[in-house]
Amino acid sequence: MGSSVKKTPVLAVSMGDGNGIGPEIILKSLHKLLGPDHNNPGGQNLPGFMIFACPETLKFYAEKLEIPIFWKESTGTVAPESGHVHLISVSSSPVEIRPGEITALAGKAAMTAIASAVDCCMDGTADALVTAPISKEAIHLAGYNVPGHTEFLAEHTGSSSVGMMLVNDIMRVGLATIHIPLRDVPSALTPELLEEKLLLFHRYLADSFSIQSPRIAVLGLNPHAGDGGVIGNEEADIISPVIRTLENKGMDITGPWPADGFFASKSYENTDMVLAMYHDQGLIPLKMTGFGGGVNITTGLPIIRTSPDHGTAFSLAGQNQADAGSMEKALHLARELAEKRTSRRKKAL
Ligand SMILES: NC(=O)c1ccc[n+]([C@@H]2O[C@H](COP(=O)([O-])OP(=O)(O)OC[C@H]3O[C@@H](n4cnc5c(N)ncnc54)[C@H](O)[C@@H]3O)[C@@H](O)[C@H]2O)c1
Ligand SMILES: N[C@H](C(=O)O)[C@H](O)COP(=O)(O)O
Repeated sequence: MGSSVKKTPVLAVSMGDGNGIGPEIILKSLHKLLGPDHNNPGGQNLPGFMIFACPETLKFYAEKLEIPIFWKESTGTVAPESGHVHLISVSSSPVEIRPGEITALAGKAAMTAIASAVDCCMDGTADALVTAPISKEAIHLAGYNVPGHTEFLAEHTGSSSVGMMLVNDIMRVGLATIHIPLRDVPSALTPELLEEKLLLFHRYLADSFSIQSPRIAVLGLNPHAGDGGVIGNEEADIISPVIRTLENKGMDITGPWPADGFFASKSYENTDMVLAMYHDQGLIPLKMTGFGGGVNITTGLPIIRTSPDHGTAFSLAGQNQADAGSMEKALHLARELAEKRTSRRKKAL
């Protein structure tokens, strides 16, 4: 190995909405990872962490949780070493902290944190982005016209085709449509969109999860997958033709499956990913089978991005009731994906 000591990845963590549980789950998960005295256990080969947050907000929740300060304030230009935590301030003046409230100021601070963290990943200082939850309402109050991270990250990184995939110990679910009103789903489901998403997820499963020939099960849109056209035609007109086209190209893709029976019969156990036609069709079963232990991944970006499988949980904010398990998994998976990408790049040289 010569002098090349293995560098552990650096994770950029955005604080999320400061009035929600984001800061709490960041503090709890890093406190656990670093150990009780935060005495850099570099020997444990931890990543370096960069937290993009309002310093006052992080201190406020640390005091409430009785977690001693384990970070060092930094400008964000230097990558932290293994087991070290840098805090990069995203506010020029203290932001009012109002746990449980939806405010434009918190929305603005949350988005500033994400943008700075992404920039750090894009310039190579950090190896992956892990986002704590934001409030879609708060970011709208702050003037951001996007429904969530996924769409903001696509815009901010200039990515034309991105996908949302949530994973837990039981299944992986990809979404054909993401944050759109239910009434708009049928018209959004075009053959072009389905093919684009299937190819994107197929490539991601192969590259990032090392599944060389991923088995993908595609759900129908209508009850009983349309029941031969009696309850809708999207299956026959749009979904089936795309499945056949991709099958003919050698991909292992099946469906369209009636969604209720597919999940009830645990057919996901025989697949590597399920493609759901809309958000709740796929995310209700995923969250029911492992809420608090799942991870949300954005595919199709030039950077790695993970996040917990839950939102801001405003009613729990500031009460030391938030479970940090999903955040821990999101940090862990981000690290794993970053290491895989590094080794893929080395092999390609
Ligand atoms: N990645 C993200 O930024 C993200 C993800 C999901 C939802 N959201 C946003 O969060 C806001 C609230 O969404 P919601 O109410 O639909 O979902 P939510 O996940 O915030 O809450 C759903 C339920 O789960 C509980 N819960 C959530 N996380 C928990 C945790 N870590 N520990 C213990 N209990 C927890 C909540 O108290 C609530 O009862 C919305 O604005 C939504 O868009 C953001
Ligand atoms: N759809 C996600 C979920 O239900 O967990 C959530 O809204 C987060 O989306 P972004 O990653 O785009 O913020």
